[in-house]
Amino acid sequence: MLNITSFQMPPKAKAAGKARAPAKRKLAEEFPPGEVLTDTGKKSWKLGSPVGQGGFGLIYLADVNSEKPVGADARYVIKVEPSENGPLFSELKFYMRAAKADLIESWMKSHKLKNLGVPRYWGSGLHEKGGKKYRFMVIDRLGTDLQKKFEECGKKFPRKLVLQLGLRLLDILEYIHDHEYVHADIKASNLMLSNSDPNRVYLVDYGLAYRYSPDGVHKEYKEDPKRCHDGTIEFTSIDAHKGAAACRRSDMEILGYCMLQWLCGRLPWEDKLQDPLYVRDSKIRSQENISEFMTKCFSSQDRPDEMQKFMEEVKALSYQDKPPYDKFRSILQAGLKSIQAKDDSKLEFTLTNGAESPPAKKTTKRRKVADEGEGDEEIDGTPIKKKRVTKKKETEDVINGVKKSPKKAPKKAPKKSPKKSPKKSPKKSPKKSPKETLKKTPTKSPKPKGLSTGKRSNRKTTQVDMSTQTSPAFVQRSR
Ligand SMILES: Nc1ncnc2c1ncn2[C@@H]1O[C@H](COP(=O)(O)OP(=O)(O)OP(=O)(O)O)[C@@H](O)[C@H]1O
Repeated sequence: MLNITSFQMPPKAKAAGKARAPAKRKLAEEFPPGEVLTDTGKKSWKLGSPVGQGGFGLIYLADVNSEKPVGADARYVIKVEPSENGPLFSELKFYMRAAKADLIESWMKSHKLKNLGVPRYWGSGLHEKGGKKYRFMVIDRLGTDLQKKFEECGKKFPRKLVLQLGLRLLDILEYIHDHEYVHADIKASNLMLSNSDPNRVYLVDYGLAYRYSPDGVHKEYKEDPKRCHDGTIEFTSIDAHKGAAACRRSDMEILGYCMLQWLCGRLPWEDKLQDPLYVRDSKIRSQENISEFMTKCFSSQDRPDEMQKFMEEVKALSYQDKPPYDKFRSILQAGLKSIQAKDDSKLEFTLTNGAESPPAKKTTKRRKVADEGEGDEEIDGTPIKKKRVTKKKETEDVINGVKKSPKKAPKKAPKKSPKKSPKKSPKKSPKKSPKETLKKTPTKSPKPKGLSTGKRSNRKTTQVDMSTQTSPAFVQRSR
């Protein structure tokens, strides 16, 4: 059995050009199948095989403890990380506050939804073994992720599918936004299909989720140069590029970029992802001239109207605005109508008549993107903030039959103080907001199959977690 603690951790993150001391973070050891963990509610859970690996821990199949071994049909997974790493901290907070089954069920009922793609939280606790303490969290077990599907589909999704995914994500975002959180890292590798129903999609990885409105008080817009470009570089929002904490409009903007990439194959700035300022400025220019942006993505006669409208709606949002979710839904529904399709709740990954993606505009040849290195840092021994930076694909290591996200060599964070962006600064909204103290954030973890690693999408996310923050820590992780 492979000793996972021996994995090389990524070097420490650099934030705003400041080198940080190398992280001494440890990965969880691999527990044998049959290990029993007891959560804070005194419920016992039994581990099965590991199905994925994140930045700092493993994800295991699991079930309620019983005589039987945990099989491949397990309904739950348990994410385990060394407690001193604190990587689960922010993610766990999100799950405890917003992902309890009764809360989600009652929302679905009141909003007449057949499903809501937020994995349910079933318990958490600390587990001691060999004198060491581990933090764990039990959530729904899911299936394959959409990045894998995207690659299998030749990096394009049918238009009908994209619009339906957009509709499902609007439901999810409306829910998490209503529960004071933004996700801030929406992308195909963070979308997973249900393990039992291929038509259900779930948004995972709340390690970067940010509590933008604690107790109903929206955070103020404030640019922090140390936090520039948080998220996954190609999709992250203009707010994040400028170092402002994510808000609801950030999620809508990220969703827009994801849908565009799924439709046309690649975003105009994808050839220079190693240059965050270039990516930021490209996004700003695109927002200033959305029509031209669409021209860069699509051939003229096949430009989907709904995407232009979607991005115009995003542009109209102020920092503290609540997005008009129904308006966004109408825009996507109109797109479905224009291809004589309906939202039948079936997620079809292969092209069918009338549902093709518009031809992508030819782009210049792709450049190789340098790997971004990451590290992490811990603060006060507990929660950690993460900073993720997108990087290009790499070969995944397979350990013990489990794929492990490649840990890249650290890339230098651009030391700049970002130039003023051409775009006017976002209108501030009047709500007061306390100064934010960065909070630690937990990092994410793995993917199932043999054992699949965290993000197989070759991308990293730069993240700083600030939810409950008391002191900011930046952790870079490979995905
Ligand atoms: N609910 C789940 N059910 C089944 N497999 C899962 C589930 N959640 C995660 N996985 C698997 O574990 C992998 C890692 O999950 P997770 O997203 O928590 O870590 P990560 O985000 O990759 O880690 P990091 O943020 O440190 O990079 C996923 O890629 C997926 O393969």
